[in-house]
Amino acid sequence: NQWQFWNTQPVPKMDDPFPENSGPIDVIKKPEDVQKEPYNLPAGFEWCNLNLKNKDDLDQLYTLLVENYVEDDDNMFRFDYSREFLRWALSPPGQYEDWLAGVRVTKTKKLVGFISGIPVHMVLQKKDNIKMTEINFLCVNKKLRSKRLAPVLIKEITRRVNIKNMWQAVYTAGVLIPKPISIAQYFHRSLNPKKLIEINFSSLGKNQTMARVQKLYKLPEETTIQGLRPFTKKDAAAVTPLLNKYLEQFDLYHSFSVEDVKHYFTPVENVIYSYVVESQDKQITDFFSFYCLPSTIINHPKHNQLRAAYSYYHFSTATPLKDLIYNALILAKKYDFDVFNALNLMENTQFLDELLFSPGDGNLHYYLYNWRLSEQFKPSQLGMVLV
Ligand SMILES: COc1cccc(CC(=N)NC(=O)c2cccnc2OC2CCNCC2)c1
Repeated sequence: NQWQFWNTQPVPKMDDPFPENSGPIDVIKKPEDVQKEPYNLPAGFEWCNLNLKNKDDLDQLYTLLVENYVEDDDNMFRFDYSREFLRWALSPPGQYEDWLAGVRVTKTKKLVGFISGIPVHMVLQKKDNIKMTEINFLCVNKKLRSKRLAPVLIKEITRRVNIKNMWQAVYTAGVLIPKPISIAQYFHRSLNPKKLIEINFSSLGKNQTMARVQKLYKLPEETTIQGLRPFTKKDAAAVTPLLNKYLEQFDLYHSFSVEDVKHYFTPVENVIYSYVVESQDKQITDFFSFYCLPSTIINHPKHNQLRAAYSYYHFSTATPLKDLIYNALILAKKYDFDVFNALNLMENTQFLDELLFSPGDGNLHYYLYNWRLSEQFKPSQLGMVLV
């Protein structure tokens, strides 16, 4: 049956009851209990560690993902993470070189499988501080599906994480597997409605004209918040405590170090865009960011790429959140994005309706590995955004 593999893993069964207290599912182990040698691959395949400072490795990872990674439910779009984006997302402070695990064809050295982990300091239910891994980019070449490579990739990255004395993981997926800790809904805000309608990402309402829709979603040329400016590394010392303070209200979040903030939020064109609001007396009062994740438009005669911005982290102490995100929309439009996506986590429901976001046709499921929570989280209890 379909969850054969997941039934062997330390994750809750779909119908398990919630315990009084949250805690690990597996028996407590030590790094020395973990097998030293990598898991066996089918004949003809071999493990490799990708080094994204190496241009060939980066090109191979880019190509594997752009051809084989996640598509929407109607197979009209496929994520197209850029090389620069992958380098940014997979080289945070404290990264381990064997946490970028690739599978190559022994004969040709072609990369046909990949899974990544990055270290995160998570805070759960305002009480459990856990150093764990954030798993992402699990991908197997389309021609090799049902060779059961994904379970081996998952077991191998688990082994490599356990050897570092870490025993939990956080990950997301569009698909339902045992067992989501929360299910977020995604929303999108049109920036270029004409293109979105041409590529069938959106559709014209029955009594709507194109002119009417373009007027509805029109945005000012310039931002509207006094003191708004791009984030720079020099702001990291001031932003870090304010961001962590904002995130403390949620039951699942990544506690950022100053070095994390420098890495994750220093603007990189076509990767990450971050802004602060600075008061007259030079105090930082607010912050927002969005990341750039285009999608290939599969088999379209006129357009081949959808330029999408995704809401990332923010905090507000003086400017209403909806005004911050309104300015994010203005900037995303100015940088020629076609759509601005957001999830209904954190306090995002405060702005989704007013800023004209429409619900998407799918959900993003959040998961924890080897940690049984005492409750199911509403999306508004989630304070973590994955790329
Ligand atoms: C528009 O192009 C797409 C290409 C592939 C898949 C999807 C649907 C989808 N699965 N969307 C999301 O997962 C999503 C929707 C809104 C915000 N963040 C999201 O996912 C992020 C976070 C998880 N990793 C992928 C990117 C859309």
